[in-house]
Amino acid sequence: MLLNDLIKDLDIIDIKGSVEINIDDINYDSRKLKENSLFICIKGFSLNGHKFISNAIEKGSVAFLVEEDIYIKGYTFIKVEDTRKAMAKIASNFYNNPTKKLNLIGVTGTNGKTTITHLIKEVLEYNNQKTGLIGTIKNVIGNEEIASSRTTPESVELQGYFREMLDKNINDCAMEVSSHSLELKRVDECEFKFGIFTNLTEEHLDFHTDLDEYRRAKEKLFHKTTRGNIINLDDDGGKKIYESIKNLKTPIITYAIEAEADIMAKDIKIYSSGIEYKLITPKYQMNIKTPIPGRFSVYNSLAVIALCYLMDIPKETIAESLQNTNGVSGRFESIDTEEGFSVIIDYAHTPDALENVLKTAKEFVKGNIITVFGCGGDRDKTKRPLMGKISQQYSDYTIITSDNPRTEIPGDIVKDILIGVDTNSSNYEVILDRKEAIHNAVDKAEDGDVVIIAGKGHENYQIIGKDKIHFDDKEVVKEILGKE
Ligand SMILES: CC(=O)N[C@H]1[C@@H](OP(=O)(O)OP(=O)(O)OC[C@H]2O[C@@H](n3ccc(=O)[nH]c3=O)[C@H](O)[C@@H]2O)O[C@H](CO)[C@@H](O)[C@@H]1O[C@H](C)C(=O)N[C@@H](C)C(=O)N[C@H](CCC(=O)O)C(=O)O
Ligand SMILES: Nc1ncnc2c1ncn2[C@@H]1O[C@H](COP(=O)(O)OP(=O)(O)OP(=O)(O)O)[C@@H](O)[C@H]1O
Ligand SMILES: N[C@H](CCC[C@H](N)C(=O)O)C(=O)O
Ligand SMILES: [Mg+2]
Repeated sequence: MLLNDLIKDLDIIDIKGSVEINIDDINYDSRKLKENSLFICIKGFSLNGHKFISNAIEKGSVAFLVEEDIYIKGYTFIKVEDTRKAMAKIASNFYNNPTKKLNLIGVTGTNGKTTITHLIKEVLEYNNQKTGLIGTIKNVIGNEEIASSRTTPESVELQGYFREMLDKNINDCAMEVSSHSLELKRVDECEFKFGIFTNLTEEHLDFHTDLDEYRRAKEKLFHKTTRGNIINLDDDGGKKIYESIKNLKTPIITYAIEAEADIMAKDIKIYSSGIEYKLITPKYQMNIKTPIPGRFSVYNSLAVIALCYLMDIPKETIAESLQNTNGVSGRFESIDTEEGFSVIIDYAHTPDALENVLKTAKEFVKGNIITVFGCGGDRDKTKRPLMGKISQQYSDYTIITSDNPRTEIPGDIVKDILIGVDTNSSNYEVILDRKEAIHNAVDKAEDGDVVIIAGKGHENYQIIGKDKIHFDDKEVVKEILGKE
């Protein structure tokens, strides 16, 4: 593509060199650049991308998008105020603005995004609509599965995935939209048709200064949508977002269990094997059953139903698909133990998620709840004591262990968790080695007990220091039970 076309509609401060040159690829990481490429220089949180220009030249870059005054003869330099913002525009131009044509459904909120996007994909495909998926576990384009390293990719990867979807006749896409991605302009040029809000609770307060700012980041999604916004009215953050968007032209559909909303669940029954409720919508009522347990499952299914309602998906299709789902990997996933106790792997890594999961287990446990959990390093520290308190409050026994310590010392993370724990009680212990912790929990379990292993869900790695080693909670449990 001609560089001149690529930079169309950008706010440019200065151009040095020719823009009548061909650009075959674009990237923001010098390590991934190809011949004839444009290198987008980003001033990051730890490194300055402008420092890698000579590496980029070695790789074959011919043009540079910069924020600093740099010029090297024989190359083209385009200066803008904000390269991250410009990158989103360039990425969309490079792939011929795919989201103009795609039915892009964005899901945001602290918890439930992965679950909801997977369920949306299932329902739409049940309705014979090929659907792409972007999110924490994986990105899916037809038969192709691309591993995710983040919940929401950078704009360059994102726009490339959308283009590939359209080229494969995939016209719908369910996508997780993290607050980081909204704040760091990864989704700036995405034309979302629908936006779904799940809930807002304590998380990522290392990145966002406070809960209000965290909410405002998420709120941006609902100002970008063109066909509909779907809001959880039982959630305080949801109520505030509703107030801020109620005068926009985009239709809003609300859902709730307690508040008055368009889409509601009544007569809710929660079992160890799933949930059942009576669905009430402005046009129809029907019974909904789904094999994912927990009150939070009612909310997740209501969000999916509200979207399908707006998209005019037949109600029978919605009900059948939700009833036949296999659930989502590492989300309240029960491991078949053939013992008298059960083991559940769950991705709860926030106080709210942990509380929900433990409350759900409490509703059906016959014996004790034994919980294994830790907190991620280099992430929000404020959630640590809260999770310690919640685990002790709802479990009969807690084993505090390591999650992904990253560059922090595991024992220091545990110290933060212990601030919320009554350390005079004997209903907890600390075992830093996660495998040993899981082993002890399973050994302790007796008939009727439930072992909850929280925090890592689908993850098949542990990040210790800068190393990513193989580690899979599910595999460890199966090994202990002699199933592998
Ligand atoms: C806080 C955050 O989001 N950081 C992102 C940010 O990193 P950064 O600004 O610190 O980048 P940097 O390391 O300083 O490097 C600056 C620039 O130099 C470039 N570089 C660097 C080295 C080199 O040799 N050559 C080179 O060109 C880098 O590619 C980058 O463009 O920009 C990078 C490149 O665009 C991202 O990869 C990186 O995400 C990191 C991996 C991350 O962990 N992000 C997490 C916190 C995140 O985004 N999480 C959300 C929410 C999770 C959820 O709740 O679901 C998510 O969407 O996943
Ligand atoms: N609607 C919900 N409300 C509260 N907790 C939930 C809800 N849905 C799921 N959870 C809990 O949160 C955990 C994470 O769920 P899920 O992966 O769907 O969320 P997410 O928003 O994608 O998280 P992430 O931001 O890490 O990508 C689940 O394992 C479960 O414990
Ligand atoms: N999307 C979340 C995932 C956290 C998962 C948990 N296992 C951890 O590593 O803290 C994050 O990047 O903060
Ligand atoms: Mg997710």
